[in-house]
Amino acid sequence: MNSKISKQNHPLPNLSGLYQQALQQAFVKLHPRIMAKNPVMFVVWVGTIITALLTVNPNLFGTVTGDNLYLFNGLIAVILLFTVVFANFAEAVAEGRGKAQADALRSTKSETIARKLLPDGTIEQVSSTNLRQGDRISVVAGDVIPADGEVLEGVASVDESAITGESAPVLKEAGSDVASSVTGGTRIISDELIIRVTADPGKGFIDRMIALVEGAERSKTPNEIALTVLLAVLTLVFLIVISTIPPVAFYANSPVSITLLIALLVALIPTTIGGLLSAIGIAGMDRVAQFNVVATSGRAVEACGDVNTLVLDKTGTITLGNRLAEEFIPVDGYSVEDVAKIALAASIFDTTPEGKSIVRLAEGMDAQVDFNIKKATGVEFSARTRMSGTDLPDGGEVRKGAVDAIRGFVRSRGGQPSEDVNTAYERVSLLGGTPLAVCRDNEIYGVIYLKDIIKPGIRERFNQLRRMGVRTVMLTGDNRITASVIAKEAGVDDFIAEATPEDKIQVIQQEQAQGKLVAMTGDGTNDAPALAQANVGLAMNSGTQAAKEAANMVDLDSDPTKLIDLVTIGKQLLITRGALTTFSVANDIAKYFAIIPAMFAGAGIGALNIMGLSSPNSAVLSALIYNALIIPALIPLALTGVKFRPLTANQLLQRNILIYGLGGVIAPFIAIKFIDVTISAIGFA
Ligand SMILES: Nc1ncnc2c1ncn2[C@@H]1O[C@H](COP(=O)(O)OP(=O)(O)OP(=O)(O)O)[C@@H](O)[C@H]1O
Ligand SMILES: [K+]
Ligand SMILES: [Mg+2]
Repeated sequence: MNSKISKQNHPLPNLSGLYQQALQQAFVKLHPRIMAKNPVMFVVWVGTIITALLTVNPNLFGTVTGDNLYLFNGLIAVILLFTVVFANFAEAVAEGRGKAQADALRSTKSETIARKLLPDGTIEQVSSTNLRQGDRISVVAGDVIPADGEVLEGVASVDESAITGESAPVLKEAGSDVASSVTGGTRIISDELIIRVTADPGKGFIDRMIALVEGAERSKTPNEIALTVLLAVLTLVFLIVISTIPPVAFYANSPVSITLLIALLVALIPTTIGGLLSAIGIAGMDRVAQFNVVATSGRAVEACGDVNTLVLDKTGTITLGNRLAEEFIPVDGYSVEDVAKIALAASIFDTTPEGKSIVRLAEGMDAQVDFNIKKATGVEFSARTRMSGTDLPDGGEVRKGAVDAIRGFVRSRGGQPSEDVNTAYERVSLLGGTPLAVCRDNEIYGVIYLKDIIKPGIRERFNQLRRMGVRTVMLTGDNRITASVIAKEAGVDDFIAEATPEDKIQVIQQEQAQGKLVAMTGDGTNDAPALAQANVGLAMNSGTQAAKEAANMVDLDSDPTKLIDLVTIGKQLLITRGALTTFSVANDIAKYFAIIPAMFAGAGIGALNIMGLSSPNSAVLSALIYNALIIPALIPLALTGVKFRPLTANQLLQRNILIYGLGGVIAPFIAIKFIDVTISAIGFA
């Protein structure tokens, strides 16, 4: 795991305050409208009310005989109330962590004065709350940027620590695919920017973040709904089964009280998972937030756990990404100096990291351009042409780019690329580097070696993913040889070379057509369609607004490798849910054996009392006390997730059945026996 795992930019609130608030919330949540959302707990809640009534009048539903009826019914009512409150408490604790984060975020939001540019060029001072999408504003050093936007003019550094927790300032400039979007609430610390507002007040990135961490927009995920339905059906089945007991008991001449029937029902329905289900989901989103990733929904987090295929960029994701020019390799009798000169000419307008590093290398070799830069025009790099360059004042065209692209260019100008070019191309590619051919009109002068380094530890992470059954596909605009060298070294399962932006979306669709769930990262505007198409799209915060809107997650640290962590978090969420469901259902066996003998004690089937519990009443109370206490006991596990190992779904299932299934059968026998001994020792029941 990388070091980012432990990174927590958003401090957790003070714990006792958190628990106090959660306890209050636990009682507020007793409102029937809120309780109705959780069918299992709703049944317990109804049981609480009925047993409370039976405490006041044990003969409410007919005459009942027995000792200590008031006390027994009262104790059951209290235990059931605690069961419901504990479940609400679990959810409230999970929500509370997000609320504290939301408060911290909210403190960055304050109404400010914005300088709005009017069409006539004058500036009007307006409140930030009056800004609208499309407005143009000016911000200068020291200002809090009043709204989300896209930089139209200027270069400035911006302190984004309010949202990313990262104190190093970030450079923002117009026209760049990765640095042109700004977030409202961050602070500009140098120079001036002209910004086009892209979000109305209250709809910005920080507003969305607040709503999300607060859980305001949390709706049940498909898996959660499916599980809730299953739990409700199980509850209904037990309700029906238990309603058949009174006639049988009557026939056996051992009438059973309503209180005992309710006790048995509550013991058998899956209250443990019913009580913890929503806390598990909230905690999953919270864990993602602590990784500095903003998910637009719990569904997105959950989808991470179901991912089968991970589509990853090469440059910047698998490799370090700051591809630096390392060497100029001349061909066809040209000198290194010739190549440096043409490479410089072709890069003078290129603002990409690759372009800038070529300029640095060339200038380090004292290369100079011999034309009037003001009269020349830059030809911007595009992933489609895979070239960039300069049109010279004398009509000459210098270009650099992917070797096959430059070969095509040279041929179209009547040239004939030599075998020399091929040799240089292969040499660089076999090193895993990116070769860029440099040409002027119909002549190739040489090849630039852009060095690219595989991120340390990435191979191990791909191995982990493979063990989890996740296939990795590397996608790159680079040539086949480079791609295969890097793919082999990094240990990805598959790769696609010479990929255009359209290929990305095609790869995703192909995988999806085979029923796979696909995750990908991206930052550029041309990644937006693919980010939207993917089941999990992780956009970089440094990316364009379009990419961020299309994605269902945004990484505030702009670290594409985080997708791997997200898959792990998602899987852990699903496994935690599965493990606690297994545990919850397995528990019922012990509770059944504790309560059933008590019900038929009058009929003389006390022989069923295999647990040797001290009295029928004590057995029932012990089972229900265990049933209530197991919920708060499992809150820590629900919030932090079960220990995660990179295994396939099948292996994990087997492991869980063994640990949580077997453990779930055995643990309550011991615990119930222990509670029974304790309460009978203090002379209770
Ligand atoms: N600034 C540039 N000028 C000219 N050609 C470039 C420039 N940057 C990259 N290229 C060439 O264009 C190709 C495609 O670039 P693109 O950005 O689509 O993919 P990539 O950066 O190689 O890989 P990835 O898709 O993993 O980011 C590169 O492999 C390289 O040959
Ligand atoms: K139960
Ligand atoms: Mg690229």
